[in-house]
Amino acid sequence: MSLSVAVAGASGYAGGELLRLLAGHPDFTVTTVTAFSNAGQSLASAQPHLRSLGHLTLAETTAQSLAGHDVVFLALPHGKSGELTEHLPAAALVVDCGADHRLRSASDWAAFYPGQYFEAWDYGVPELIVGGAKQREALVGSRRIAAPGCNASTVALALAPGIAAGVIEERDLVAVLAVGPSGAGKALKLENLASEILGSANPYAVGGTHRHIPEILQGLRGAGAQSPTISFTPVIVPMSRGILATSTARIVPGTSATAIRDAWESAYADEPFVHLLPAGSFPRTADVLGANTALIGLAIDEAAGRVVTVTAVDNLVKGTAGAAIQSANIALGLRETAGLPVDGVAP
Ligand SMILES: NC(=O)C1=CN([C@@H]2O[C@H](COP(=O)(O)OP(=O)(O)OC[C@H]3O[C@@H](n4cnc5c(N)ncnc54)[C@H](OP(=O)(O)O)[C@@H]3O)[C@@H](O)[C@H]2O)C=CC1
Ligand SMILES: CC(=O)N[C@@H](CCC(=O)OP(=O)(O)O)C(=O)O
Repeated sequence: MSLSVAVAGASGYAGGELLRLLAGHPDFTVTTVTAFSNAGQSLASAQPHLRSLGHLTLAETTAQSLAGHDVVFLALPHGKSGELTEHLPAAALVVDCGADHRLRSASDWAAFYPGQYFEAWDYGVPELIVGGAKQREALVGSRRIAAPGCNASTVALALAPGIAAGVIEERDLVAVLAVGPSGAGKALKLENLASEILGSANPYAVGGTHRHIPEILQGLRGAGAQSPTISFTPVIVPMSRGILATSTARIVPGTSATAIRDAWESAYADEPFVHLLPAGSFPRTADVLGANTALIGLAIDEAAGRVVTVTAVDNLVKGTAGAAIQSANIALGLRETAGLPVDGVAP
């Protein structure tokens, strides 16, 4: 059986990565691709690396062009999918890669995003601990899924096991991330010009202003935190894709090193895509490029009284398109790992 799929925002980075993975998926056939300024052009002109789908033409992004498909993936700017999804058929599975349906609190939305608030959908991070179980349970049979922000899911996956097991404190969490500029999309932005980025590391959204903060805290509350706080600082570095997140937390006094490591080991032991590395090993972004994996290294800094986690993710795969497809697989009762690589591309 092959399910028909439409991808909106197919000319962008997230849309392109969805298409690259969907082209190799055994259960999906991409029949419609849509765009905005590139509508009317061939997909080959916007995404020349996608040879097997190059014959498709980019349609305009409308409810009509997206109707009549079993599955619709949306990779549109924030605010654009919320308007559109109200007009999509209830029976179709819709997976939104934008932020429009991620936050359960309208006031969180208003504090960090412009425009209208739309209700939250099932959050597309299957491995996240929620109420002692995993988020994948909520995805079974779902028809509306919000894929995560790439930084948000990386940090939430890194810290949730320690929160759920009660071995780290929920206040005074700190995350500093090295991120590639593809996270900001293909649209031209002065600060992302090669001349601004090459040879430099550029911090942005410093001081509690990044819009992924409420999404991280929402994830950690699901894992059992009451009122967590996090200091979150992203830094753009000269690599086109990838996130390396160093997320640290105070250890609950009296907790043994074994109990700390057990918390992460038991959370992810059976996961196909989220892996705790052996003690003393830490991931590099080069280890996850092109793969749907999140690799976590963990150390205990006894002098500082903190757990230090280092997590590597490809922002366009596990951070977006891979999470979207993995969640769709679960929702539709397909093999969870179908179409999703665990092996990366190196060097
Ligand atoms: N890049 C990443 O790592 C991640 C991205 N996301 C989210 O995925 C979504 C897409 O991001 P990304 O691919 O990076 O962005 P891009 O800028 O690369 O792509 C945006 C896409 O949306 C289309 N578009 C632009 N303006 C409009 C509009 N007014 N109405 C309808 N469509 C429009 C563009 O079409 P055209 O090119 O034809 O103008 C393009 O296909 C965003 O919500 C983003 O936040 C989520 C996690 C990570
Ligand atoms: C380099 C860069 O700008 N990265 C983006 C990541 C965007 C993302 O994950 O997507 P959403 O915008 O859909 O949440 C950022 O930090 O905002």
